[in-house]
Amino acid sequence: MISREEAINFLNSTSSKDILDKLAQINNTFKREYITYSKNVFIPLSKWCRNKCGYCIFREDKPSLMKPNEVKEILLKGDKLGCREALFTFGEHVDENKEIKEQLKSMGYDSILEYLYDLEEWTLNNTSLLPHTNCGILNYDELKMLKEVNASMGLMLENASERLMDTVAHKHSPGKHPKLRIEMIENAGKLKIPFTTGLLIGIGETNEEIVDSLFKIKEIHEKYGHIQEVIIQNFRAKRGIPMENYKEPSPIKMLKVIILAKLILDGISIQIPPNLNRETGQLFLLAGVDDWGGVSPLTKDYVNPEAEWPEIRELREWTEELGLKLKMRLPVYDKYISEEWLSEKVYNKIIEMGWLKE
Ligand SMILES: O=c1nc2n(C[C@H](O)[C@H](O)[C@H](O)CO)c3cc(O)ccc3cc-2c(=O)[nH]1
Ligand SMILES: C[C@H]1O[C@@H](n2cnc3c(N)ncnc32)[C@H](O)[C@@H]1O
Ligand code: MET
Ligand code: SF4
Repeated sequence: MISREEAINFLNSTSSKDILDKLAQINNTFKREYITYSKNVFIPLSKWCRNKCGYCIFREDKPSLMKPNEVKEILLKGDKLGCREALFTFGEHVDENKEIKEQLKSMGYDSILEYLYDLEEWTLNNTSLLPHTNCGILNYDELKMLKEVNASMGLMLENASERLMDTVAHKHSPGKHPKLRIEMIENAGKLKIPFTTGLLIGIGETNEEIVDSLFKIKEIHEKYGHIQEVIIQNFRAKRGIPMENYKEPSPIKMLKVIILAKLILDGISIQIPPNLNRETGQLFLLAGVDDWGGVSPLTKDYVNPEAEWPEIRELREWTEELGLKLKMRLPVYDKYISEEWLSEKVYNKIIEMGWLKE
């Protein structure tokens, strides 16, 4: 649909006409009625992390671990508020930390992932929420184990550039090596796990690197067909991070990347987080964005704590003003709700709840 060269030229160009032409192309090619979102609760199981990304404010040095009762309380409150997604997002390889490891031992667990599994199984058995895990690098066997209790899983590619491993963004983050990230996304494909990935825009990458990253995701999806959505996430500068003086991507830069994502990743949903794009999100719908991602009535976005979630009412207004309809979705997209893609546990839960017909 668009070549690498054309895509790079487009990102490098300052011609408004180029943008308007591509918007027309998108308008003529893609028809959609609904914009989806997922109502979730955010469970930051641990804020310790083996990586130190230059853009991250989530990570803490102290060895934290949420207790089962804390987790269950949030899940039950979210359940009452009509949430359908339990988002377990936390630091990478948390049990490399000795104190956390000991805490886990005292609870009877050999690893954080065993603890996670129990919490997610409890979620399935006791609430109307479905787990989605995004906790950094996992190996094949770990993914296989967690597939049992997750409706979908995720890992941001961030960017496919190895060069970034020598820059402020990723120089202290072995887990952000694109080889590891690509390997994990491929393993998720082999295991038929409905998957969320994405790019973080504005971390010192070049236009070529953005385009190559989009083509890399396309290439993986062509092999396995498991990428349900790609998040185009804008870097947010925050006080106290190594990258605090980095420039946030401009709205036009974001618009152009979204346009390319839409054209390159044909058939995959494009998500932008509405709390990071309050002023611009609506305009991005014009470029083919089809999903607002996870929105929580209860918990904050711990990765971007300064950015409040819009109310569902606001999301609906933004969506309907463009003649589109807002629709709640599960953490797994409709087209992956089948025995082919889901574990028996998760599939049966969805059937029991009567969500398949919705
Ligand atoms: O609240 C957030 N949710 C984030 N989510 C959750 C996401 O909005 C939903 O969980 C998915 O759309 C699945 O329904 C992520 C999920 C991933 O798999 C990968 C990255 C993210 C990033 C964020 C994030 O920064 N903040
Ligand atoms: C959970 C995801 O949040 C993203 N993330 C981490 N820090 C920031 C930031 N300062 N601004 C925007 N997104 C961020 C990364 O892409 C990570 O994978
Ligand atoms: N630490 C994981 C990663 O960066 C999960 C999201 S950031 C809290 O991939
Ligand atoms: S973004 Fe994720 S991997 Fe990077 S330091 Fe933060 S918690 Fe760790």
